[in-house]
Amino acid sequence: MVVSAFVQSTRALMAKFGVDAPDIRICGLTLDSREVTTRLAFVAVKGHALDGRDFIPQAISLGAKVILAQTEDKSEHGHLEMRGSSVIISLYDLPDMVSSLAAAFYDYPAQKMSTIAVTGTNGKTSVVQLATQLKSMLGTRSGAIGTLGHGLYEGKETEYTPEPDGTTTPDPIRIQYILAEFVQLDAGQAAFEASSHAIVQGRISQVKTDIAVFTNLSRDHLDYHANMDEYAQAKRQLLKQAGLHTVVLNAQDPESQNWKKFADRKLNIIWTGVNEVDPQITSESHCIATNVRYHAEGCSFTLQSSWGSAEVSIPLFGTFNIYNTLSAVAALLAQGERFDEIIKVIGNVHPVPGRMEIFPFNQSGNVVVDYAHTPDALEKVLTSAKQHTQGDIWCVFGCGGDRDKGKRPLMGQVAELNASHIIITTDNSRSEKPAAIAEEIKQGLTRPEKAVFEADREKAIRYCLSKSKPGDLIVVAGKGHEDYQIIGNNRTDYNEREVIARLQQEYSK
Ligand SMILES: CC(=O)N[C@H]1[C@@H](OP(=O)(O)OP(=O)(O)OC[C@H]2O[C@@H](n3ccc(=O)[nH]c3=O)[C@H](O)[C@@H]2O)O[C@H](CO)[C@@H](O)[C@@H]1O[C@H](C)C(=O)N[C@@H](C)C(=O)N[C@H](CCC(=O)O)C(=O)O
Repeated sequence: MVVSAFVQSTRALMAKFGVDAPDIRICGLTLDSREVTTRLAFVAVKGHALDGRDFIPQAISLGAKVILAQTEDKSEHGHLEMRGSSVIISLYDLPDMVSSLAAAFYDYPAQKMSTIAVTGTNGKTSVVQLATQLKSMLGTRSGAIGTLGHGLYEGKETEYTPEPDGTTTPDPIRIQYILAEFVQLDAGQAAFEASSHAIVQGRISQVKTDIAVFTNLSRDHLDYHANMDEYAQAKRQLLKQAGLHTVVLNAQDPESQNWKKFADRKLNIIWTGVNEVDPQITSESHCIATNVRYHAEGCSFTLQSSWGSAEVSIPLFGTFNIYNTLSAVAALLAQGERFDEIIKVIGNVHPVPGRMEIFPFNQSGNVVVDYAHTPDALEKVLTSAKQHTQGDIWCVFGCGGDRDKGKRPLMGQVAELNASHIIITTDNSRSEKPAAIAEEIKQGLTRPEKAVFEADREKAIRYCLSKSKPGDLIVVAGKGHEDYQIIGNNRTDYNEREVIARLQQEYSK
């Protein structure tokens, strides 16, 4: 995205925080000394693994004129130190201030648009993309921020080409910068994924949020959060976002009741659900799908809501995509978009790249690419695939090295229960041996001898293409839209969607 530069005086910026600073013009802030240029101020904070203050000399050598440095001593707040021609400004509680600093630097961009924050273990990316697609089809230029990166939708004809950010929710400075870019490009809405890491680390604490969406909760990230309760609580902190007026909750996830319990009474709640919903929710604000049918082109259902009812068809696979669509629709209805206008465009939504994305093959089973890398997500993908075919399900997946080992046998168990054929492969094995990870996955299988191990992902897919028959579905899970594979310390290029598109060409000859 090309936008005009942001410039501010450190004096004006620091004055907003009660600090008297010299008048130096800066064009941005960065938390990473390696990104420093003469025009950026370096924000030096202590992190989980490293202390940013140790990189102040590097920042100065790269030309930083201004360094904002964390101090644990309250009396040092606002203290100025000159090092050569660079000034170091000590700030107490700087880690908690970063989001406010960035919001102030970029002139509070979230306050200039409608904002939707989406949290939950699964579905965040799809809800963000669907809310963005729908809003742009309704005529408002809209931005999306999340696992795919960030970018603008400008209508259904425009190809969405996000710029990668590395994390699901960008750091507290970068997210304000991206929002400011969206404002400069006349976006009227920003939808962003709020990961539990981001919420507890305060990356979005000063991003004004109108609507929060909670999709669901299942086991994930227990290498970071001590237990499921802490993980759930982290997500629920989204209820404290400034500006929040509506929360969209999945009536069929038990954790939603905790959200309701902890939600401010003034908040509007919109319930989503599919088929057998508790009749109670239809007496409250709701957006549900009934009479669901699955077919080769997607799903059809009756969209029943407090704003109206209509028959709709969406070109998306799986019940979870119906939930995702309902969440996106509910968020737009909460903004005041008209039900009948949404119904006119809903059939034009398209799958998120790498999320239950179908690649047809004539001589073998079709391939379904999905990002699923948790037991719950894998189960959802496999059960959804089964709904759309009478043939065999082939499941290609692996588990990450140096991460939550507890999920490995659980993923194996889920695959065995829901697929006819299991092929275990590599999924960012990092410092571990792929074969050793495969053995741990097999511990969840009752018949481990039936699972095939093929460390090379492309060869694993080729194996399924050679053995499957038309009508089968080959579910390739774990990578989705990602374009890399981490083995040992090497991050190599690997784009599964491109590999499969190439195999489609090869197999069509
Ligand atoms: C463990 C974790 O969450 N770390 C996040 C945290 O970093 P940190 O402050 O602890 O970093 P650190 O490595 O200790 O370094 C301390 C400071 O020194 C700075 N530094 C470091 C090295 C250097 O050469 N120069 C330098 O200035 C760093 O920029 C940092 O400011 O704060 C940073 C700024 O917000 C995040 O970018 C960073 O995310 C790292 C990259 C990460 O991989 N996080 C993952 C676990 C994550 O956030 N995942 C979630 C969920 C994904 C999902 O749902 O699947 C996400 O939102 O992506």
